Amino acid sequence: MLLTLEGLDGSGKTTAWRALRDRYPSAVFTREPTDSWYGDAVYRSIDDDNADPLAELFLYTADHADHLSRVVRPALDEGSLVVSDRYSDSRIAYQAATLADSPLADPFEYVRDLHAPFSRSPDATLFFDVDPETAAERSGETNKFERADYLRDVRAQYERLIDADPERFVRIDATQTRETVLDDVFAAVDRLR
Ligand SMILES: Nc1ncnc2c1ncn2[C@@H]1O[C@H](COP(=O)(O)OP(=O)(O)O)[C@@H](O)[C@H]1O
Ligand SMILES: Cc1cn([C@H]2C[C@H](O)[C@@H](COP(=O)(O)OP(=O)(O)O)O2)c(=O)[nH]c1=O
Repeated sequence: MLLTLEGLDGSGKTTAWRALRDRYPSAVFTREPTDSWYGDAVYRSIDDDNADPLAELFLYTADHADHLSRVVRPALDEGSLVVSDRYSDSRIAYQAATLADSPLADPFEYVRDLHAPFSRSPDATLFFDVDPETAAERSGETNKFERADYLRDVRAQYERLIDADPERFVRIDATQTRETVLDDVFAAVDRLR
Protein backbone atom coordinates (compact mmCIF):
# COMPACT_ATOMS: atom_id res chain seq x y z
CA MET A 1 0.00 0.00 0.00
CA LEU A 2 1.26 3.46 -0.94
CA LEU A 3 0.38 6.20 1.55
CA THR A 4 1.42 9.78 0.81
CA LEU A 5 1.56 12.86 3.03
CA GLU A 6 0.69 16.13 1.33
CA GLY A 7 0.13 19.75 2.30
CA LEU A 8 1.69 23.18 2.32
CA ASP A 9 5.23 23.82 3.58
CA GLY A 10 5.09 23.92 7.37
CA SER A 11 1.84 21.94 7.59
CA GLY A 12 3.46 19.26 9.76
CA LYS A 13 3.99 16.45 7.24
CA THR A 14 7.55 15.67 8.26
CA THR A 15 6.61 15.67 11.97
CA ALA A 16 3.90 13.08 11.19
CA TRP A 17 6.20 11.08 8.88
CA ARG A 18 8.76 10.73 11.71
CA ALA A 19 6.07 9.70 14.21
CA LEU A 20 4.73 7.11 11.76
CA ARG A 21 8.26 5.78 11.25
CA ASP A 22 8.50 5.11 14.99
CA ARG A 23 5.07 3.47 15.03
CA TYR A 24 5.48 1.26 11.93
CA PRO A 25 9.18 0.27 11.88
CA SER A 26 8.73 -2.37 9.16
CA ALA A 27 7.25 0.09 6.63
CA VAL A 28 9.39 1.86 4.01
CA PHE A 29 9.71 5.62 4.63
CA THR A 30 10.67 7.83 1.73
CA ARG A 31 10.24 11.37 0.44
CA GLU A 32 10.28 13.74 -2.52
CA PRO A 33 12.50 15.55 -3.35
CA THR A 34 14.56 12.39 -2.88
CA ASP A 35 17.96 11.85 -1.37
CA SER A 36 19.72 11.33 -4.73
CA TRP A 37 21.58 13.42 -7.29
CA TYR A 38 18.21 14.09 -8.96
CA GLY A 39 16.97 15.42 -5.61
CA ASP A 40 20.12 17.54 -5.30
CA ALA A 41 19.35 19.05 -8.71
CA VAL A 42 15.82 19.83 -7.54
CA TYR A 43 17.13 21.61 -4.43
CA ARG A 44 19.50 23.68 -6.60
CA SER A 45 16.47 24.80 -8.57
CA ILE A 46 14.45 25.58 -5.40
CA ASP A 47 17.32 27.86 -4.29
CA ASP A 48 17.34 29.66 -7.65
CA ASP A 49 14.79 32.48 -7.61
CA ASN A 50 15.07 32.78 -11.40
CA ALA A 51 14.63 29.08 -12.25
CA ASP A 52 12.43 28.51 -15.28
CA PRO A 53 9.17 26.96 -13.95
CA LEU A 54 8.87 24.48 -16.82
CA ALA A 55 12.49 23.35 -16.43
CA GLU A 56 11.82 22.99 -12.72
CA LEU A 57 8.74 20.80 -13.39
CA PHE A 58 10.86 18.42 -15.44
CA LEU A 59 13.58 18.25 -12.78
CA TYR A 60 10.99 17.29 -10.15
CA THR A 61 9.45 14.79 -12.56
CA ALA A 62 12.84 13.20 -13.30
CA ASP A 63 13.35 12.82 -9.56
CA HIS A 64 9.91 11.19 -9.31
CA ALA A 65 10.65 8.73 -12.13
CA ASP A 66 13.87 7.66 -10.41
CA HIS A 67 12.08 7.46 -7.04
CA LEU A 68 9.43 5.18 -8.55
CA SER A 69 11.79 2.72 -10.18
CA ARG A 70 14.46 2.68 -7.46
CA VAL A 71 12.38 2.82 -4.25
CA VAL A 72 8.60 2.83 -4.54
CA ARG A 73 7.84 0.03 -7.02
CA PRO A 74 10.38 -2.46 -5.54
CA ALA A 75 9.02 -1.86 -2.02
CA LEU A 76 5.41 -2.24 -3.15
CA ASP A 77 6.35 -5.43 -5.05
CA GLU A 78 7.67 -6.84 -1.77
CA GLY A 79 4.33 -6.07 -0.13
CA SER A 80 5.61 -3.24 2.08
CA LEU A 81 3.63 -0.30 3.34
CA VAL A 82 5.32 2.70 1.69
CA VAL A 83 4.93 6.13 3.29
CA SER A 84 6.13 9.08 1.21
CA ASP A 85 6.52 12.64 2.55
CA ARG A 86 5.32 14.41 -0.63
CA TYR A 87 4.71 12.65 -3.95
CA SER A 88 3.06 13.41 -7.31
CA ASP A 89 0.29 15.62 -5.84
CA SER A 90 3.00 18.09 -4.72
CA ARG A 91 3.97 18.52 -8.37
CA ILE A 92 0.40 18.98 -9.51
CA ALA A 93 -0.36 21.52 -6.77
CA TYR A 94 2.95 23.47 -6.63
CA GLN A 95 3.93 23.43 -10.31
CA ALA A 96 0.36 24.23 -11.40
CA ALA A 97 0.77 27.34 -9.23
CA THR A 98 4.25 28.28 -10.53
CA LEU A 99 3.10 27.68 -14.14
CA ALA A 100 -0.04 29.82 -13.82
CA ASP A 101 1.41 32.50 -16.14
CA SER A 102 3.02 30.06 -18.58
CA PRO A 103 1.81 29.37 -22.12
CA LEU A 104 0.15 26.15 -20.86
CA ALA A 105 -3.65 26.39 -21.15
CA ASP A 106 -4.27 24.38 -17.96
CA PRO A 107 -1.08 23.64 -15.98
CA PHE A 108 -2.97 21.47 -13.47
CA GLU A 109 -4.17 19.11 -16.21
CA TYR A 110 -0.83 19.26 -17.99
CA VAL A 111 1.11 18.11 -14.91
CA ARG A 112 -1.47 15.47 -14.04
CA ASP A 113 -1.46 14.10 -17.60
CA LEU A 114 2.36 14.08 -17.63
CA HIS A 115 2.33 11.59 -14.74
CA ALA A 116 -0.57 9.40 -15.84
CA PRO A 117 1.27 7.09 -18.31
CA PHE A 118 4.15 6.10 -16.01
CA SER A 119 3.41 6.93 -12.39
CA ARG A 120 1.77 4.84 -9.67
CA SER A 121 -1.09 6.61 -7.88
CA PRO A 122 -1.16 6.61 -4.09
CA ASP A 123 -3.71 4.31 -2.48
CA ALA A 124 -4.42 6.95 0.16
CA THR A 125 -3.24 10.47 0.92
CA LEU A 126 -3.30 12.39 4.19
CA PHE A 127 -3.79 16.09 3.43
CA PHE A 128 -2.42 18.30 6.21
CA ASP A 129 -4.79 21.21 6.03
CA VAL A 130 -3.48 24.51 7.32
CA ASP A 131 -4.04 28.14 6.31
CA PRO A 132 -1.26 29.69 4.16
CA GLU A 133 -0.32 32.25 6.84
CA THR A 134 0.33 29.57 9.49
CA ALA A 135 2.16 27.46 6.89
CA ALA A 136 4.47 30.33 5.91
CA GLU A 137 5.12 31.23 9.55
CA ARG A 138 5.88 27.64 10.61
CA SER A 139 8.13 26.98 7.62
CA GLY A 140 10.15 30.10 8.35
CA GLU A 141 9.76 31.36 4.73
CA THR A 142 13.20 30.00 3.87
CA ASN A 143 12.61 29.45 0.14
CA LYS A 144 10.67 31.00 -2.74
CA PHE A 145 7.72 28.58 -2.25
CA GLU A 146 7.13 29.43 1.39
CA ARG A 147 5.36 32.78 0.98
CA ALA A 148 1.71 33.01 2.05
CA ASP A 149 0.44 34.50 -1.25
CA TYR A 150 2.03 31.69 -3.28
CA LEU A 151 0.88 29.05 -0.76
CA ARG A 152 -2.69 30.34 -1.16
CA ASP A 153 -2.53 29.41 -4.86
CA VAL A 154 -1.00 26.03 -4.02
CA ARG A 155 -3.76 25.31 -1.52
CA ALA A 156 -6.40 26.04 -4.18
CA GLN A 157 -4.71 23.47 -6.45
CA TYR A 158 -4.76 20.89 -3.64
CA GLU A 159 -8.50 21.54 -3.22
CA ARG A 160 -8.94 20.85 -6.92
CA LEU A 161 -7.11 17.54 -6.50
CA ILE A 162 -9.31 16.58 -3.53
CA ASP A 163 -12.49 17.51 -5.43
CA ALA A 164 -11.41 15.29 -8.33
CA ASP A 165 -10.66 12.25 -6.15
CA PRO A 166 -12.33 12.65 -2.72
CA GLU A 167 -12.16 8.95 -1.70
CA ARG A 168 -8.35 8.93 -1.81
CA PHE A 169 -7.86 11.85 0.61
CA VAL A 170 -8.13 12.05 4.39
CA ARG A 171 -8.15 15.67 5.54
CA ILE A 172 -6.22 16.25 8.75
CA ASP A 173 -6.85 19.53 10.60
CA ALA A 174 -3.18 20.53 10.89
CA THR A 175 -3.90 23.72 12.86
CA GLN A 176 -4.43 21.60 16.00
CA THR A 177 -1.69 20.86 18.54
CA ARG A 178 1.02 18.39 17.55
CA GLU A 179 -0.44 15.74 19.87
CA THR A 180 -3.97 16.02 18.43
CA VAL A 181 -2.67 16.02 14.84
CA LEU A 182 -0.66 12.86 15.54
CA ASP A 183 -3.69 11.18 17.19
CA ASP A 184 -5.72 11.92 14.05
CA VAL A 185 -2.91 10.65 11.81
CA PHE A 186 -2.55 7.37 13.74
CA ALA A 187 -6.32 6.84 13.74
CA ALA A 188 -6.45 7.43 9.97
CA VAL A 189 -3.53 5.09 9.20
CA ASP A 190 -4.84 2.35 11.49
CA ARG A 191 -8.15 2.54 9.63
CA LEU A 192 -6.53 2.52 6.18
CA ARG A 193 -4.12 -0.39 6.66
N1 LIG B 1 0.71 20.90 15.08
C1 LIG B 1 1.74 21.76 15.15
N2 LIG B 1 1.63 22.91 15.83
C2 LIG B 1 2.66 23.80 15.87
N3 LIG B 1 3.86 23.63 15.26
C3 LIG B 1 4.02 22.50 14.55
C4 LIG B 1 2.99 21.50 14.45
N4 LIG B 1 3.45 20.47 13.67
C5 LIG B 1 4.70 20.82 13.29
N5 LIG B 1 5.06 22.01 13.84
C6 LIG B 1 6.34 22.75 13.64
O1 LIG B 1 6.22 23.45 12.40
C7 LIG B 1 7.44 23.37 11.67
C8 LIG B 1 7.19 22.67 10.32
O2 LIG B 1 6.82 21.31 10.59
P1 LIG B 1 7.21 20.13 9.58
O3 LIG B 1 6.71 18.85 10.18
O4 LIG B 1 8.66 20.21 9.20
O5 LIG B 1 6.29 20.54 8.33
P2 LIG B 1 6.41 20.19 6.78
O6 LIG B 1 7.18 18.90 6.66
O7 LIG B 1 4.98 20.03 6.36
O8 LIG B 1 7.10 21.35 6.14
C9 LIG B 1 8.43 22.62 12.58
O9 LIG B 1 9.16 23.58 13.31
C10 LIG B 1 7.53 21.81 13.50
O10 LIG B 1 8.14 21.56 14.73
C1 LIG C 1 8.06 17.20 -4.28
C2 LIG C 1 7.83 18.64 -4.64
C3 LIG C 1 8.15 19.67 -3.77
N1 LIG C 1 7.94 20.96 -4.12
C4 LIG C 1 8.35 22.05 -3.21
C5 LIG C 1 7.65 22.11 -1.90
C6 LIG C 1 8.69 22.69 -0.96
O1 LIG C 1 8.58 24.11 -0.94
C7 LIG C 1 10.01 22.32 -1.59
C8 LIG C 1 10.83 21.32 -0.81
O2 LIG C 1 10.02 20.31 -0.32
P1 LIG C 1 10.21 19.81 1.16
O3 LIG C 1 11.65 19.64 1.45
O4 LIG C 1 9.30 18.63 1.33
O5 LIG C 1 9.65 21.04 1.99
P2 LIG C 1 8.79 21.08 3.34
O6 LIG C 1 9.34 20.01 4.27
O7 LIG C 1 8.99 22.49 3.83
O8 LIG C 1 7.37 20.84 2.99
O9 LIG C 1 9.72 21.83 -2.89
C9 LIG C 1 7.41 21.29 -5.36
O10 LIG C 1 7.25 22.48 -5.70
N2 LIG C 1 7.08 20.30 -6.24
C10 LIG C 1 7.27 18.99 -5.92
O11 LIG C 1 6.96 18.11 -6.76
